[in-house]
Amino acid sequence: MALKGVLIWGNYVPQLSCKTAGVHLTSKPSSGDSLNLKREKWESLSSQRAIIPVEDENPSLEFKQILVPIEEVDSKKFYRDLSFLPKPLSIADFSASNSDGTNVRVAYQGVPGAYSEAAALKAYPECEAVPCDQFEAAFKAVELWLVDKAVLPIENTLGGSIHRNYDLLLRHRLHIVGEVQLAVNHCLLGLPGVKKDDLKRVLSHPQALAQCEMYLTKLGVVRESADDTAGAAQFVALNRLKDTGAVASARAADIYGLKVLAEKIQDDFENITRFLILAREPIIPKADRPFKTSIVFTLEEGPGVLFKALAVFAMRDINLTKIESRPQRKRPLRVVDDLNAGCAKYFDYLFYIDFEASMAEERAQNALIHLQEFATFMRVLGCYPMDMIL
Ligand SMILES: O=C(O)C(=O)C[C@]1(C(=O)O)C=C[C@@H](O)C=C1
Repeated sequence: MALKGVLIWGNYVPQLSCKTAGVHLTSKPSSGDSLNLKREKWESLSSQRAIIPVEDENPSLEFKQILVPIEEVDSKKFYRDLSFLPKPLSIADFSASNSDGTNVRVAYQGVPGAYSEAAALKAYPECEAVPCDQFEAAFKAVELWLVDKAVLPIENTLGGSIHRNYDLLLRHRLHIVGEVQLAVNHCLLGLPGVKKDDLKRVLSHPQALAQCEMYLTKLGVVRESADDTAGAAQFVALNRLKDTGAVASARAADIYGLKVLAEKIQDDFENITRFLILAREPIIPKADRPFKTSIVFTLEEGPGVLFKALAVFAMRDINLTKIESRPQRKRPLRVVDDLNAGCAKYFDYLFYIDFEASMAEERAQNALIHLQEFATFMRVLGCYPMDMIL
């Protein structure tokens, strides 16, 4: 919304009642202040002991200000300078203060120049992106309060699911609070002066190598895995490897001083990776914009149980956007003893589902209540706004 601020000055305590929300700011504006109020106007108004309405970008926004002169409530008694007292911690101290990510620390896997870093910056443009060597380190960094959030890849249009992160989602107790869709354009990078034909080997993250399968096959090079795409570029640069290239972003080329030998080398022009934003606390589900909910569950063995589980969404017109199954590591096999037919061993699975509805909607709540009739275990991993911008 466009309300820029409410300035409090002089001997009045303005009490704001606003249709939507108020932003409080208690300092005097300096010239060039981002607030739209001119200093002279401020001076003259405040000397008249008047309240100062903030010029608002949205003229339709109405707010009413009621003045209470401090004298009436005994200013001496209440307005001693108490700034030396410690400020009590509030909920705001534990969470990101701004939606652009100012003051937010976001963990990602990889080194600067990785696509995961780009995803973190897409979600929180002003954040401090904190590199982690492994996915699990990013989960732990959030749990241990070293960072506020983690941004981790979960699926890609060419390579499919990033299974490791599905498994980690269940093992850790973090909540999905958002998603980021990022267009991934891979480049072939090499040392300055090196040509494509000089390359015998190419390093990258296994997902990136898989996404460039056709190009790399044509190039006829040996492929080797690295922890992340930018890490591969860094390795080539640090070791001055003339016969080795890296599949990584153009930004990684800039950071590590490599040349872009070929652009957009992924198998499909449109290559999108979806990332999840994880936090210690869930967000409050709303229904004012498109939301997604992610769940994980297990089912009883038996004919048609998965069909029934999926039907709870279909009958409420809830669209599923993703279904993934993973083996249950702790109990991979279910042994069923049948006296007549002998002993049967079934693979046991966890089902992960993303559906397009908010937990604030009754139909989503009812679907999950219904699902619990068949599920032996169920957990809501998060309910979060859909990323609509690519
Ligand atoms: O290696 C990176 O740059 C990453 O951010 C990881 C990752 C992935 O794990 O999928 C992210 C996006 C691309 O799909 C390729 C690699």
